[in-house]
Amino acid sequence: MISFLMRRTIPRCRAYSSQTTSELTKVEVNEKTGVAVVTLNRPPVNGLNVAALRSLEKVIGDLETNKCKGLILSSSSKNIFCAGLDLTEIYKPDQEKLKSLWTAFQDLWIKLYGASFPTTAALNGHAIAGGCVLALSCDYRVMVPNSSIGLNETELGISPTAWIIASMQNVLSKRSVELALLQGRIYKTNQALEIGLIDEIANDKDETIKKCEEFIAKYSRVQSLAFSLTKRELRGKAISELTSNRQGDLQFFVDSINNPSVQKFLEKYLQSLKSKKN
Ligand SMILES: CCCCCC/C=C\CC(=O)SCCNC(=O)CCNC(=O)[C@H](O)C(C)(C)COP(=O)(O)OP(=O)(O)OC[C@H]1O[C@@H](n2cnc3c(N)ncnc32)[C@H](O)[C@@H]1OP(=O)(O)O
Repeated sequence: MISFLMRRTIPRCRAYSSQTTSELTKVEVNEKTGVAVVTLNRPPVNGLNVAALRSLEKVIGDLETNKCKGLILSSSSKNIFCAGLDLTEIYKPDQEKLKSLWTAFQDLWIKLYGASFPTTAALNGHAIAGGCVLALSCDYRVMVPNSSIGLNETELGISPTAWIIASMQNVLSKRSVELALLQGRIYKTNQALEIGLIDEIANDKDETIKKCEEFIAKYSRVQSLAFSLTKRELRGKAISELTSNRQGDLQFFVDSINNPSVQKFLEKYLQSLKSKKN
């Protein structure tokens, strides 16, 4: 539970009282500001499997219950924020696990995109596909130089579903969304800033977190209820479109992943990732 983290105890470190929620998602809540740094911790690339998705979803739910003042999503990796869905879970998949994977991703997105407090992504490295979706689901993105971000689904042979497109449309111009998605384009940090896919560049991980804290501090005079109602007004349509079509969305994902040409591509893609080292 996060509740005991929020108790006023003597901080064990200067700013943050640090606690571990699970091995997969670490949470530190600043007792003064009520802002939580939530760190993805699934080496080597924070690949999103069911356990990682559920762990993050639970943390966000707990933060919601405990009236968190802001969220900074970060990663324990040196140079990777998140490489998206765990490719080994979608290549030659177990069908029940595949369904659980997508259902968990839907649940997480509903919580993160609809969070009633300010959310930020401190992108200390690459944010690809599902990793980019996490970043887009937040209200603000700060990224370190020489990293990559984007939705490469069309390159993988799959089409991003409506709620993923909506998350990108919430951030980019219609034209940029078309180019980004139809080309399955991955952007370097400076290109991402140019099109508005990220909001700021920071020199290193510490600075990404500092800039996210500064962004969240801008909301200190905004009333929480007004914030959450306004966010619901702005984002509610995309969320209800998914909640009213969860089964259809799941079926589309399952069918797309099981498509033989997608499986063939994934086989080569995984091999190419592995052979990079040789
Ligand atoms: C039908 C509806 C669907 C709609 C949309 C679905 C939404 C999301 C789909 C997805 O998220 S699919 C995942 C797509 N992800 C990627 O394409 C990223 C692939 N990875 C990379 O590009 C690179 O790994 C990186 C993230 C840029 C990092 O590069 P780096 O050189 O630092 O590290 P690597 O050596 O490449 O990787 C280390 C290690 O991790 C393995 N790995 C990388 N990515 C994944 C992954 N997504 N899942 C599982 N494993 C991954 C990689 O193979 C290496 O393994 P080893 O060789 O060390 O065994």
